Amino acid sequence: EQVVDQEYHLDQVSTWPESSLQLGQVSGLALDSDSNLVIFHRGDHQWRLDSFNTQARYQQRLLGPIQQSTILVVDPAKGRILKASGRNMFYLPHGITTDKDNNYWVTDVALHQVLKVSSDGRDRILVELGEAFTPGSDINHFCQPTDVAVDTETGNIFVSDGYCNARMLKFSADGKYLSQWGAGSSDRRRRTPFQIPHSLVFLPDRKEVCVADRENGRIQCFLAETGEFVKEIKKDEFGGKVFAIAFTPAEDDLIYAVNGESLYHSTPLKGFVISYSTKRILDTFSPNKKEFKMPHDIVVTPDGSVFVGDVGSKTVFKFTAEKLHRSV
Ligand SMILES: O=C(N[C@@H](O)C(=O)O)c1ccccc1
Repeated sequence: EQVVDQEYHLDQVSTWPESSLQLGQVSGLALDSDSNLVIFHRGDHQWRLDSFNTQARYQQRLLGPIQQSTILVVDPAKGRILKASGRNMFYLPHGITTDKDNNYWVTDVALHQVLKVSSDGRDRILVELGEAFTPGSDINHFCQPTDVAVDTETGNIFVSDGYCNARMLKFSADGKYLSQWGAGSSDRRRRTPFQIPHSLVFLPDRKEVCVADRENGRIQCFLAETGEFVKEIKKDEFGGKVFAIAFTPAEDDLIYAVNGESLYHSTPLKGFVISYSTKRILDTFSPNKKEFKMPHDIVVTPDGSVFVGDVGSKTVFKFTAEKLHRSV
């Protein structure tokens, strides 16, 4: 691999947040239209090995929904809580995305649902997809859906479904089913199914939707219009698992990703900055104060700050790009 002469390196901002956010398992991150950070967390609920039975049915339904505010809007500079909502609605939060009106599109793996929720503090459910607590694989049921991406051009949404399905679905902004597809590959012999499509990102300039195909340790990108396979980014350095991906229009050739623990060999957990066009890894980063335990989602702000939400350490980490003093 040709050495890339690095100009910047992402370093942890260890003083962020200024005061504790009292988070549970952090499953999802998003940005609102003011580039504030939106955190989706599980309060006092945890996804454990016994949370689901062999039919993927959630076992702790009688505990009721999480009573803490599961959706926090915090300012990216200091980490102060600006808004809190999402109480008494969710059981096992997973992905969160905002649309152009700052509504929240969320997934809950216990509910097996995708919900569009108002961000006015009234938590109004504007669109409800899937049947509560009922896993399935037709167009009205999901199985532990993981994330949503919004096509900013058309308003259509993409759903990655999920831990117990292996597909991507496309719906209109008001929830009408449009299409679905499995893993992409132009060459049918290479068609390998998704293994936990886990995180989505929409690339507005290319009109593509990319998915972190978690257990295949690869990123796949598809044309938003047709679902046609465009490109795959798979790097040995990922160590076999890619948990989440992110993009900011301000840096339109970069894709950001975090990897995950793999059972076989102990891969260092870290973030990656990848060139979409060359597939080269331009930078890697990890916290220097605390360790990553299960980095689970990632977002990038237009000014280049990177936030990583970690399910294992119940923490959100902030990184900023520092200019490297290059020796002449
Ligand atoms: O991957 C898992 N969890 C994370 O992705 C998450 O918590 O979203 C998981 C898998 C099996 C059992 C328990 C947890």
